Amino acid sequence: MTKETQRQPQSVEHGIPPVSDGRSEVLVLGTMPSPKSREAGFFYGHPQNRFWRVLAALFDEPVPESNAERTDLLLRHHIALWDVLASCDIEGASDASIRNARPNDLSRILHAAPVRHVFCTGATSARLYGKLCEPVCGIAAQKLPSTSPANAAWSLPRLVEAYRPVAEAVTCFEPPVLDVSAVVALERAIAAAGTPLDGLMRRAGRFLAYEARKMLEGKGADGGAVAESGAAGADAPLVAVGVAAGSDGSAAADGTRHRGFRREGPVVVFCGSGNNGGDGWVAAEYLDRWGIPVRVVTARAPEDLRAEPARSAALRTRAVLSDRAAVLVAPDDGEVADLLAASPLAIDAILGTGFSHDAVKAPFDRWIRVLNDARVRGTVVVAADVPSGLSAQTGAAAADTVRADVTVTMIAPKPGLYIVRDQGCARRGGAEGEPLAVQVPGGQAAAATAPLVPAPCCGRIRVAPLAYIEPLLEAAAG
Ligand SMILES: NC(=O)C1=CN([C@@H]2O[C@H](COP(=O)(O)OP(=O)(O)OC[C@H]3O[C@@H](n4cnc5c(N)ncnc54)[C@H](OP(=O)(O)O)[C@@H]3O)[C@@H](O)[C@H]2O)[C@@H](O)CC1
Ligand SMILES: [K+]
Repeated sequence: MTKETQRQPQSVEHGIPPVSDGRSEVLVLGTMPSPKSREAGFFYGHPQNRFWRVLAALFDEPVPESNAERTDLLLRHHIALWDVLASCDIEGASDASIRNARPNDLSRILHAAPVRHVFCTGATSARLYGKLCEPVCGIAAQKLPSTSPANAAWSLPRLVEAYRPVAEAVTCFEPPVLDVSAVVALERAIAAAGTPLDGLMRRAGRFLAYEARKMLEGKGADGGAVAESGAAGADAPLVAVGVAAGSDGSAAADGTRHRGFRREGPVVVFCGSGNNGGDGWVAAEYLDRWGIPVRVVTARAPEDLRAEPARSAALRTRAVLSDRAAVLVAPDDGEVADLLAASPLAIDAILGTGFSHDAVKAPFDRWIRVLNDARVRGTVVVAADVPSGLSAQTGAAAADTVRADVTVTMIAPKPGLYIVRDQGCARRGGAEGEPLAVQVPGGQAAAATAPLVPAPCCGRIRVAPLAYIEPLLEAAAG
């Protein structure tokens, strides 16, 4: 479109269906999709619009990359999204030029969901809502600043703070502790609902990279959306401090052990040969994309992997890695130790829920020993799904089990990651008639009644909410 035609008023129909369901608690309204959004077929589709970055930051999550992920993010947080106008005459994306405005029928959302708050993303939507919608629905709206690139006076951190009331107005869904078999069933239900396992693995790897980057930036110890914090004392997760803070790795005045990030070596991503390894390959791709140097350590070359989607993920990562990154296939222990000696952070994607038997087989047992030694010397360890060597179901730990500072567990917490503290006596989940290994939806009740703390080898546990599972859990519960 030329500048000249953009200045001509055009009659525009909305054309994008609202996002909402029966769980929506807030309604967020813009004015009308911009030409870029109409092209993208979704709200806030201009690449420079900061709406999705603001929402992701509010909930401490990676920025969604597809419209399906954007929809998931909204629904997971009980947010409905639409616009005030159904049609109008407008010049380009200029709100000031709007004439002949006809409002959307918001009763479609408000009658079907327990919406308690309405927010408008900018002065024009707030003005039009007040004039055209509020008299009909009777709910006053709160005005938020526009996330459009034209509103350059508002920095991203300032926008995030201004949007905080949205996060405060919704109830947070905490996934229940689920048996590994229930998580596998859930994976199938998620695939049937439209996100196949390879898509889920990309989200898992991205979340892993996101948490690793936070640790590197010294933000890993924030409370924020973190699900649980680790036990106190020697097992407390270590607080990472960034290069800018000039940490020296010594004990801080408050007694918290800080890890230094003076080291400028690469992040080391240990990948096993199953789908837990696949999460690691995807994380390596994202870290590299974000400019962080990485080394992937793997027992098998991508073409020699059998598990899918891990094999496809590994092939893709190897093909897209920049010159900054490298893949080491079956390195000797000395090479691995040297890498870790210079590394600020390592990702453990060796074994996940598929770990079986009581002991970890070579070469992974040796990798785990070298990794644990490196952690004692200052390398921060982020585990994918479960620390390798720990049974995600029973909590039994092999002689060689990774000790992590953070465990990013996928979709839902698993019982083996926790111990139950009862009258001062710590017991493993499932033991002595206090089962954590519960089926949907009993997990929630068990988690609510039993004081759960992460098993010491998990460090802090962050649940990666990879999909909108609330309706799937309800359907499974009948
Ligand atoms: N849940 C979810 O929603 C999502 C799950 N996803 C991810 O998938 C993970 C589960 O993947 P998975 O089923 O492929 O199992 P995994 O943990 O990689 O282990 C299998 C490998 O380990 C090996 N191995 C086994 N025992 C061993 C031993 N004692 N000592 C040594 N090796 C041993 C075994 O070798 P084999 O015995 O077959 O020779 C095989 O190579 C899950 O934890 C999560 O990270 C996400 O990507 C997407 C969302
Ligand atoms: K792992």
